[in-house]
Amino acid sequence: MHAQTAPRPLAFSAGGPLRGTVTVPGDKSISHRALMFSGLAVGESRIEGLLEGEDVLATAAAMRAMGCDIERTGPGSWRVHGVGVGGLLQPQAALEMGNSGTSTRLLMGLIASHPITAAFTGDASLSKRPMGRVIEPLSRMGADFTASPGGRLPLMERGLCPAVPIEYRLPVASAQVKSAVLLAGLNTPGTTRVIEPVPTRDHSERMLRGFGAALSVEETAEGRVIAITGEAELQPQQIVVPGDPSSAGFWMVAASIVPGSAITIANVCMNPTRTGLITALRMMGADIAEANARTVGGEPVADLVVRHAPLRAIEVPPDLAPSMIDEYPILFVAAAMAQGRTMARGAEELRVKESDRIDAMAAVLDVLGVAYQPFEDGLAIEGRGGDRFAGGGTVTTHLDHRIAMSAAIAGLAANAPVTVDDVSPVATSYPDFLATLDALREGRDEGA
Ligand SMILES: O=C(O)C1=C[C@@H](OP(=O)(O)O)[C@@H](O)[C@H](O)C1
Ligand SMILES: C=C(OP(=O)(O)O)C(=O)O
Repeated sequence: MHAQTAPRPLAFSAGGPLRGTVTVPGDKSISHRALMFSGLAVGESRIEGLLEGEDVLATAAAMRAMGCDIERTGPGSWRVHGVGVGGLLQPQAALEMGNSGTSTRLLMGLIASHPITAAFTGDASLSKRPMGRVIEPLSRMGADFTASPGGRLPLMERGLCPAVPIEYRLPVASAQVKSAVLLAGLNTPGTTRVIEPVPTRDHSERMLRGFGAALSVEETAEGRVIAITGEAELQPQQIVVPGDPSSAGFWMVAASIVPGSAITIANVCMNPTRTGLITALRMMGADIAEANARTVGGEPVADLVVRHAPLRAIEVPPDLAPSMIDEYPILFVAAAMAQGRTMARGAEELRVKESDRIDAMAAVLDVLGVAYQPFEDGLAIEGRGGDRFAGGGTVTTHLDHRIAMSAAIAGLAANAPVTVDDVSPVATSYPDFLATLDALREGRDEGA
């Protein structure tokens, strides 16, 4: 895993326009869930388009360690023979979660209602992230935790079977917390309910239904109420994973800020709980057209055609935050190139991602020579009005893939090179990022 390898610095500089067609890798959130739910079905599922990034491979390894038979049959093609709900086995060694919050929190949910004990470890970044947000509801369901100080990794979890169904109102807008409780509910007798005052990505709900779980979603005055009836049998599926809108975001912004660019990003998941960046960029004047709208794997998908356009500052609506939470780093790069002062608040969750993404991006803006004002929950950014960034310096990625990729894209619009101190974390979510960037700079269709 990248955390153990030597840092790999790389410089990014301005060049000509970006041209060509790229296909982004499979969605990370959906890929984790495809492996987990297939692992809990009785029989054989097939997955196409799985993201083969380090985070998803950590999920695959953990599911294998708990008895699932998981095999890669070709690029992006995987075969999973599940153990059935309730059938997870005691892992014989600690579950190594690498850099992945999603793997950790969702698996903590699964294990909570199985009669097994598991230790979770992670890299230096993951070991700083709060797990109390899942420990709290899962403890109410009967699981027992011994965590490191501050509710962090490494931690030990002992599941309880049968667990106790709960009704849980999410105190933080988090699809990971929602999913952890629903997954614990999968092997819990009775009905487990999650109330979500602010909608977050709904891939767990869509996919659990597709696997045959008894799951209902109701819009109420309190928010969305998701109810799952436990001890269900999941049916094996053929899953096609659509392209990751979070990965597509880097190219949307790159093409928007590099003059003369015109690119197509194929096969992007357009689930409305994930498209906040597109909404925000369009408000800023970005030229993003949708073509070939279709449904893939139960998710809306489209190809995006993005052309360079002058961007103007906006006040980013705070209610977009859950639908673009991972895209703020690259949105900040777009804001830094826009005309005027962009205000992005209501995103305090950025402080507890792979790095503190507000501080980390503020440091990137320092390197770019862009003025900003930090807030506890966001940034105000004084855009360059289309002028190249000053650039010339080294950015610290803090083991954060999205900081590495955002800084790389900023380098494409900078007068002096922007050096990313370590590009290896891109393998977390986008192993082909650098190859795709080369293809776009050379105006080649990817793979051609
Ligand atoms: O459920 C998921 O797959 C994810 C949910 C989000 O995290 P939170 O639930 O912590 O907001 C997001 O940041 C993460 O990249 C993936
Ligand atoms: C926050 C992210 O992932 P995770 O929480 O799974 O580490 C991300 O991919 O930006």
